Amino acid sequence: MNSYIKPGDNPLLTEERKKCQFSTDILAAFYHENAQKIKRRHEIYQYYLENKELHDPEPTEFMDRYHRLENAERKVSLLKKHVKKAGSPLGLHYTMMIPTILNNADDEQKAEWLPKAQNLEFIGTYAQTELGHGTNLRFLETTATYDPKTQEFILNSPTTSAAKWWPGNLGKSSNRIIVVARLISNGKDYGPHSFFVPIRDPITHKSLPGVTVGDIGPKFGIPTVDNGFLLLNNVRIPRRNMFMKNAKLNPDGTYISPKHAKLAYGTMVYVRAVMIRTMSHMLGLASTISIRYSAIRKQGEIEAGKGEVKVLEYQTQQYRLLPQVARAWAFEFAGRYTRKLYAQFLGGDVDVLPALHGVSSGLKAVVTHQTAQGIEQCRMACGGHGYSEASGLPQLFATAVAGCTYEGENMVMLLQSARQLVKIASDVRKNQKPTKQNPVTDYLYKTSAATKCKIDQTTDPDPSSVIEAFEHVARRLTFAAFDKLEQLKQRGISAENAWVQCGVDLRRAATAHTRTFIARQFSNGILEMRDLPVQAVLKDLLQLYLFYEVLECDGDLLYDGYVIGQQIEYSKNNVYEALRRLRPNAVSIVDSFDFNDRELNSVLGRRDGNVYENMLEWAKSSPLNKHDVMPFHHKYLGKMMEDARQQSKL
Ligand SMILES: CCCCCCCCCC/C=C\C/C=C/C(=O)SCCNC(=O)CCNC(=O)[C@H](O)C(C)(C)COP(=O)(O)OP(=O)(O)OC[C@H]1O[C@@H](n2cnc3c(N)ncnc32)[C@H](O)[C@@H]1OP(=O)(O)O
Ligand SMILES: Cc1cc2nc3c(=O)[nH]c(=O)nc-3n(C[C@H](O)[C@H](O)[C@H](O)COP(=O)(O)OP(=O)(O)OC[C@H]3O[C@@H](n4cnc5c(N)ncnc54)[C@H](O)[C@@H]3O)c2cc1C
Repeated sequence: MNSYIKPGDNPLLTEERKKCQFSTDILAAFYHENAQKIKRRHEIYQYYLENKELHDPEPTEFMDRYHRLENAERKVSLLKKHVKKAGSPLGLHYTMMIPTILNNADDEQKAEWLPKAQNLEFIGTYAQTELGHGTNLRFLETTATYDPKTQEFILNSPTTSAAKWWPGNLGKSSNRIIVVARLISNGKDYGPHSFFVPIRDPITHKSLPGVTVGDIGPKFGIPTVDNGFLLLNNVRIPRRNMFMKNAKLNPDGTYISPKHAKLAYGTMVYVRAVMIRTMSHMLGLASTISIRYSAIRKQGEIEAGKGEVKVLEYQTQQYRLLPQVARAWAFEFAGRYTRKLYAQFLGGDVDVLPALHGVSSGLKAVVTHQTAQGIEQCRMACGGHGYSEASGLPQLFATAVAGCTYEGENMVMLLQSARQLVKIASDVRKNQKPTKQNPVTDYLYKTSAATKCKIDQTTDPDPSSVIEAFEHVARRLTFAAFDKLEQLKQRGISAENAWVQCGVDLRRAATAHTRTFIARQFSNGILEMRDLPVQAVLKDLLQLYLFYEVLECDGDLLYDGYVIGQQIEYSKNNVYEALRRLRPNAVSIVDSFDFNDRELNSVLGRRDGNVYENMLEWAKSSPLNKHDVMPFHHKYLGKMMEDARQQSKL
């Protein structure tokens, strides 16, 4: 039943895989949406294994940033020859440049720019954030002033704080970029718009006249991405380099407004919608690494004399790791919803944008935060070796946690989600019915069931009782925040100040609302699975997710007596029961994420489980170990100890 067993594997991992009670192939295909995608993943991995030029010359953990970037550019240039999608020096090209062309370019611009972008005839990024502003787009300072005489825009960074700052691949890789600048025409400031701006010569790659561009320096993580800075000084571009699918500017400088004020923000909504899957994958990577390692790591006896046990036998270890697996699945199902909604928007349904913005804002915040937390939990659960770069977990955490900031700082995104909740609460208070069905928010128009929560002790708990409990909490927190806003305003406090004074309550309501959304998507998502053994595993993961989340918000549930303490006790027991049922399949469940050793980039998470010998090999490859005695030893520590010995003889 388990295609992951191979000769030479660590027997401790093989014995785990032999316990598998379901088809890992079916579960893997369900996670990656279909068997064809699994087949393609395996083809790409096999291709990678066979093409040594695609491999790293040494573990990249031992490289400085210069050599990491050089190595990444080398591999990317090769990938163009091998496969379409490429790695970090092109990350923003694929995740933001191309989506912006798809989303904001009119047909003529699309015809000109899209084929070149897809054929990698240039490399781009999305330069919106400035040194002085990242969240508050209304106050971006970069200007694009229209010159009707030459039918050009003149781009400027009027102050130091106007410098574009952070855009990925801006520093050294990109040569044609999207610049978000204030459109100024006929003396009127129309606010931020997107422009297609060459910044480096296509042949020499030298920065163009008026362009000052460079790398912003080392960061918390993501060392192979050259996040950059950019200052523009009277850089001229043709009028037609303004993205004109939504807003337009005529040759005489007259402005034509877009159908929806926020269409220009579409690329951000796209990335927020699609990055949910990326976060699910990152949490799946961390779970795979930590659970495989926990299945070969023996530490401590449970019963004296009976020999050391795998750390995965400890309930605490299962409690730390298996909920991360459940959340990875939950996020995958939630992300499928936002991707479908984005596809609807891209297909021309502009009306879906407010709902898409509302759900993707909250989801992006909750998922990135819980993914980062989950990866850190996986890292800590691997003990000392989890702290080694050999585990792959520190870099994975540093990459994932950036998602809490980019594409909209999480707190700001939760407050955006809260805007939608407050509007609905206002409608409900005025007895207004929803203008159109929205499965994400319709529950807010309902009142909690008269009967108390139905969470009880059973081996087959009903997900709907938990989802109703989450809806109850989200409703209560939403209306509590709304009522507080109204009270503050009735006391003469401005709406804006009232909003700021309710910020924490609004954030709590948005988080509860997003939890409800994710739980509902997970519960609905597993209904498609028809294979009974796989369905049983998914139901166990759903039970674990739901009751783990109950424990995470138990105070909110107990607050108004909607549940009683005994039901929290039931929930704890349901978590422990789910852990018990999942334990025998734990390794095969993470095998079914189908991440290969290149993606895992982890000695601890290797498919074969041969950790210790490969840890030693990894450590030996450290450049430090090229020397038995470091060349500078006698100049410093050696001389210090010699002096100390001489001193002690006096
Ligand atoms: C191919 C595989 C892809 C995998 C992806 C992998 C992961 C990605 C890897 C890439 C790595 C890094 C890339 C990072 C890129 C960036 O960080 S780009 C920069 C991101 N910056 C932001 O997100 C800025 C955040 N700030 C804002 O969005 C706005 O300033 C904010 C919304 C906070 C406020 O805007 P205002 O115009 O002031 O709006 P406001 O007054 O609050 O609301 C007015 C009104 O507009 C509605 N609204 C706001 N934004 C949107 C939107 N985007 N879409 C639709 N509607 C929007 C808002 O709800 C209000 O409506 P209401 O009816 O009045 O409530
Ligand atoms: C790894 C990485 C990659 C990035 N890539 C890109 C890129 O490719 N292109 C790009 O344009 N940008 C990029 N960014 C920038 C990113 O989009 C911004 O950092 C982000 O939007 C936050 O803005 P800021 O950094 O100015 O923080 P600020 O907006 O200054 O926020 C600082 C603090 O103030 C709080 N705050 C701000 N406004 C409010 C408010 N209205 N209400 C309540 N609290 C508020 C925030 O919650 C936060 O706690 C990247 C950033 C990182 C870390």
